Amino acid sequence: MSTITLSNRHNSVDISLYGGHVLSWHHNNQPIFWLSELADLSGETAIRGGVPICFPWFAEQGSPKHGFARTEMWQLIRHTETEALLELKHNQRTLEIWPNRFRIALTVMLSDDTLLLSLVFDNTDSKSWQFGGALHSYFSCDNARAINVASLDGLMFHNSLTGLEQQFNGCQLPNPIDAIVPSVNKIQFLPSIAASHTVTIDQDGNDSCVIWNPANNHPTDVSKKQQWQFICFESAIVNNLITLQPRQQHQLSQRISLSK
Ligand SMILES: O=P(O)(O)OC[C@H]1O[C@H](O)[C@H](O)[C@@H](O)[C@@H]1O
Repeated sequence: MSTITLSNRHNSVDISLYGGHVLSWHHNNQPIFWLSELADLSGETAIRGGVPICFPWFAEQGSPKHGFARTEMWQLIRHTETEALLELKHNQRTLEIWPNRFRIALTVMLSDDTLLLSLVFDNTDSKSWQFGGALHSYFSCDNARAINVASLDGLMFHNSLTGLEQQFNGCQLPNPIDAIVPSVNKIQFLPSIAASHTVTIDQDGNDSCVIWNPANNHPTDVSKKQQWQFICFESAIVNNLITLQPRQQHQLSQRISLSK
């Protein structure tokens, strides 16, 4: 699989051109993103873990699930030691699935304690089109059942894995969880009791934050041993799809910062 690596004194980030997929981010050798030990890295199917890109829709709002961007080859436009620009443009395959011309620019920018992931969607067609999608980030943690996200405290959400309307209780995320939580632009959590850093995710251009860990109903490319070791906090466009006129753009981003 064709990959590039960004690095500086404390960090290293691997990016696969297949899917324009950030595979890993290590800070002082600790994983910030989770990559499944069973992830298929053959370049023939979506990769479990890291940061899949969902476009032009989220989940089963179209077919294939989560769109085609995560299973297309992206092009590397340029990179330095700490910054990469990748691009995906419509092609014959994408036009057959979704008949619209587009360009997506993915920027990955690393600094001492921050990683910026930015997607700019560009309508290069002569007609308008509508889309959704996500930065479907998998964060590494010791135990997805014991994550404290104070900023969610008290919010109601629909859990599609239990079918229940539930309420966040700041001390721990419910499990299993698959929730589309509207209007959440900031998440802060401690990935483990022993972690030397708090993770802060600032999201922009999204309408929702999707939170996912399916517990025992995990997919086959997640091992039993690792099932609690990730939590997805996704910057997603799910409910209010975006319409772009010709030459119009939209940016979707996650800025992930680590603090003591
Ligand atoms: O298995 P995938 O196609 O990668 O989807 C993985 C998950 O993505 C999102 O988090 C959705 O909310 C889940 O419903 C879905 O199961």
